[in-house]
Amino acid sequence: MTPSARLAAAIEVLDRILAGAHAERALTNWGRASRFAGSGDRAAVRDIVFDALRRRRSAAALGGGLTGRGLVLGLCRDAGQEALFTGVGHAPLPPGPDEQGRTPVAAEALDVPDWLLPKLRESLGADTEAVLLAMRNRAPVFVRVNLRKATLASAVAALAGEGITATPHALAPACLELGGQVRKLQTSAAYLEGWVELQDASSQAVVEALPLADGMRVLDHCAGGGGKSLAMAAQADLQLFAHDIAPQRMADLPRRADRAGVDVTLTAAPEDNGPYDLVLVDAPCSGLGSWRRDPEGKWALTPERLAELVDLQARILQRAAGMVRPGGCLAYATCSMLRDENSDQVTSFLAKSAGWTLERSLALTPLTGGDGFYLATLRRV
Ligand SMILES: C[S@@+](CC[C@H](N)C(=O)[O-])C[C@H]1O[C@@H](n2cnc3c(N)ncnc32)[C@H](O)[C@@H]1O
Repeated sequence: MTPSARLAAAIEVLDRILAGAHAERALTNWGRASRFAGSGDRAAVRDIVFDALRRRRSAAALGGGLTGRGLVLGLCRDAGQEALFTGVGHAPLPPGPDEQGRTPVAAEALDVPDWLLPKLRESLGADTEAVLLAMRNRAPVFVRVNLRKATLASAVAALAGEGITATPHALAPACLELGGQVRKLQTSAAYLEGWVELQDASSQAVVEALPLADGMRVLDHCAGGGGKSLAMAAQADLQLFAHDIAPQRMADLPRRADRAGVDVTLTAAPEDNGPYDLVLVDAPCSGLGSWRRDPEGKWALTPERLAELVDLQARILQRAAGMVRPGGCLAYATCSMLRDENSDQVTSFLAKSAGWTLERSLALTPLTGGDGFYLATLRRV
């Protein structure tokens, strides 16, 4: 496909997304119906679609409307590539007089909903603009080297053999930032042998900051796919339990643990195996810190949904606190950068619960490379 034909395909996919389809589903359906598209075309169309979703407000303003065509035209205008709209072959038609667009302003230029900008300013202060501008771009791809099976150097060499470049990243000691043939990662020997796991750099930094030691009894209370369970298991010899309210989310965890060479016990009744030395609550949240990778979340969040999440996080924290032994640790993490879900949540927990102290907190933003993340470790005294 020509670069212009890829734009036309992205327009088609975006129109379906704007009509209510899920981005991944719309891309899969387009791929199935477009046998002529090679893997490079599919990847390129996907990139355009996700760029447009990340920059939905600014691209719509620049491109003259919130349609697939408006979004792609806005992106191209921003990049000085409007000339690709030639109308020749499969290319989109040249812009008409009613498609001149305008310069985006305020929250629109930062690609966030209006209601969210004051909350972000409250939470991020002077970094607000820089963080939001960073979130308009693609996230880097990171892996965690499983130091039980490989060294940083052996993982870098194995990935290089597949055409994937890997550079150590400052956020965590086993973190590599990937470049080159990144799409080959999941079929690479290093991945299949459990030498590396896909994991965001800030996620890795959060697990690194946990006070883990050999022999500890640990619960990953909101385990999901188990990314943090595996990272914790790589750090120390633990008796490790994983729980999630939606157990199907943990379906792959036994296989992933096996590949990584670690033990994790899944549990539907976490209280039965307690009390624990450490309980990690990687809470359901707005996901704001990972909106570079999940830009649809940015436009789906509402004040009502945020309030529901804050309420749910408070309830999960209370339950998890009951499973920590005296002297043990409750670790609360979110991939959010909003005070409501982070420091305010912890302050409100401490105000309601006697016998806890805040030991440490950590707040990361995309300005250090990884996702936005928050961690607080609380000690039961
Ligand atoms: C942020 S995700 C976890 C991501 C995971 N820890 C990882 O590193 O890949 C939050 C998880 O919390 C789970 N969850 C939601 N409500 C819960 C509850 N009341 N108790 C336990 N888990 C819950 C969700 O199903 C979801 O998998």
